[in-house]
Amino acid sequence: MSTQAWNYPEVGGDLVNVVVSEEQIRQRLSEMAARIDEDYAGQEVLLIGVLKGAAMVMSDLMRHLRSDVSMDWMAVSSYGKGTKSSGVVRILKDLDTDLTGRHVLIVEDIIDSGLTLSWLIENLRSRGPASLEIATLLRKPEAAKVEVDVRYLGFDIANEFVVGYGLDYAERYRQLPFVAVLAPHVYGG
Ligand SMILES: O=P(O)(O)OC[C@H]1O[C@H](OP(=O)(O)OP(=O)(O)O)[C@H](O)[C@@H]1O
Ligand code: HPA
Repeated sequence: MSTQAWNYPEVGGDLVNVVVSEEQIRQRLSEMAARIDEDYAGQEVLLIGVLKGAAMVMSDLMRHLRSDVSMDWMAVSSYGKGTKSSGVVRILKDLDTDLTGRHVLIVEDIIDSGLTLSWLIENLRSRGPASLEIATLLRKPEAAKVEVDVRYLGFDIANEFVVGYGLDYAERYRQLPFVAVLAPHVYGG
């Protein structure tokens, strides 16, 4: 286990290995932000964060942006307490913003099966945005059940259940500043 986990004695033993370090995240988000700034130059962009997992990505990505941005949040859930998507996406909190004519960028922590985002894209597209793109820190290509077109990607990772940097298992581990594989014994895998 990476030395970073030693700082988390309460949960470090539940982790197998770090897949993306704090430094790698910082570096990649700043590169993604530079591309977003370039692409949206002169336009106002509405960032839509998908709660709760995207909370850290959103706040750290935003810090790097120089564009004219505003922010809104949607809460959806398809995982509940497990490690597999139920495939049924529920809106727990809807947007406060009218999307008509807006340039919208969805900000996600992870695309796993792709079910959440493919559902969300369809839902948001029906609200009439001028454009709709996706930024995600992580993607698991081997887990895809539906293909999702990602404009800004942080890292492709292996098909293992990960936690940290916003990602949880049963609401735990979100606070870790890195992304790590969760030991299967934690979830009985
Ligand atoms: O590609 P998928 O297989 O659909 O998985 C991705 C989704 O799963 C997680 O959310 P979750 O439903 O666990 O809610 P949370 O963000 O509140 O943890 C994550 O934040 C994504 O929104
Ligand atoms: O690997 C994962 N970890 C935590 N939450 C998730 N939601 C989809 N995939 C994951």
